[in-house]
Amino acid sequence: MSQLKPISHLDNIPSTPGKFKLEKSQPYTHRLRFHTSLSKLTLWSSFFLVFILFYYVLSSPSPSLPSRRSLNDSWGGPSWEKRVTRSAQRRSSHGLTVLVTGAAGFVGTHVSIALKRRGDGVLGLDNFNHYYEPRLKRDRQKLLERNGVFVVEGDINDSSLLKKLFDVVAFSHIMHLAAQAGVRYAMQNPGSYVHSNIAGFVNILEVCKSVNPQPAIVWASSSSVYGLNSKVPFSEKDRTDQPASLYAATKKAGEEIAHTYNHIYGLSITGLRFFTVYGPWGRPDMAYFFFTKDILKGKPITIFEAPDHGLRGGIGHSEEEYREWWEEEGSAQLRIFNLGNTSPVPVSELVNILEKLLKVKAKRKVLPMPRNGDVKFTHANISLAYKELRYKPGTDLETGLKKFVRWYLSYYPGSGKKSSWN
Ligand SMILES: O=C(O)[C@H]1O[C@H](OP(=O)(O)OP(=O)(O)OC[C@H]2O[C@@H](n3ccc(=O)[nH]c3=O)[C@H](O)[C@@H]2O)[C@H](O)[C@@H](O)[C@H]1O
Repeated sequence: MSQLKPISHLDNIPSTPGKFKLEKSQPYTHRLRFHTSLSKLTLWSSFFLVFILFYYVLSSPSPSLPSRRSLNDSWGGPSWEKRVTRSAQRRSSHGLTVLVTGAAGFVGTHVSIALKRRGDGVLGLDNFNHYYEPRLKRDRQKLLERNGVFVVEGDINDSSLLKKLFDVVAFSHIMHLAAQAGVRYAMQNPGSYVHSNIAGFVNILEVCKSVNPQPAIVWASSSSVYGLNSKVPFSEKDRTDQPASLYAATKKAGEEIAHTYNHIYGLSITGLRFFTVYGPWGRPDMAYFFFTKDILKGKPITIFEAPDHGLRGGIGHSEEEYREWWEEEGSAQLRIFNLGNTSPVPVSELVNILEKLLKVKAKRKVLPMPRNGDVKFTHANISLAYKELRYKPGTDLETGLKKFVRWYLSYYPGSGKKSSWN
């Protein structure tokens, strides 16, 4: 709007000399010259401003149009398409062709590698955001590349990129894992949850509904949808209408959105309610990760005490455990599964195991649980996933943490040097 001000200001200057007092003196000539050049200036300024406005209108991002900013150099071109095609090439005709969103994330990396190793064609997509240390994502990307998985750097909200990917590859499945994770971060940046977990998901579904053939979608919901429920273990049949955090609310919204797209467009959508995933290459914002870091540094760790001293149980994601999660089934299904371990573990037990593995005594600080979005306990009923997918977690917490600690000490060399029992 500030660009308009000079125009109206110039417009207020009289456009005919008749409105000036005529004087035959020098000053008049000067004024006339001045006025003539002012008119020219007005004209050229107007052209210039119209041009600026025109450019501004064309280049400004609009929710309904692909943003120009998203058409960057990081994707497109023959060699990029070749990499995409090669990565998405499946080894046998029985294999799937999968687009994994959030591929440079913790779960996305493991899923991509597991699928690639069993012969599926896999292409990754990730925006490499800075929610936590980007180096970890870049190193996962290198790991993926060594396993033949190319990760396209781009946004799930960029429909032109998604359409381009579907032009190049006829994906049979989308494993949609890109999301804004974390419960507490919503207090700092609520918009990122809406942007990624709601708008981004809708964008994916919009593209999937219009491509032919439509891919089946498997996506990460969350155990957090059980919110303030107190009946345990949590079953898929339980209510999910009292989320305790914005994060949980956006995942719950995703489930309702999935219902709509299945209902209207016949998309086949399977949601997985993950219960605390942990392991090598894990996420630094999770308790087992930052407890390990702080215990090794000799820093006190804060343990929030819940009424039953509960901690969410974890699932160990070995390659075999991923195997039958999401085999191709009949089309247009709408399903939701709990995936987790059936035995909840108290936080104190988790810390005991970490102390043993790290050979360092933790400095524990026990505080009452604040109302920050975390839920007091979580406990999965996985009978439905077992019945339909033969899902059976095979890694106990100690074995899983051992794998994590081994990875942590090798990834952060030097972090364990000071380790010793006090
Ligand atoms: O517990 C959770 O909340 C999460 O657990 C699982 O994720 P993790 O692997 O643990 O999380 P993380 O390492 O952060 O990977 C997400 C990746 O997406 C990328 N990402 C993110 C947002 C976006 O708009 N685009 C994008 O590419 C981002 O750059 C990052 O690399 C589920 O998949 C997820 O849906 C959510 O439920």
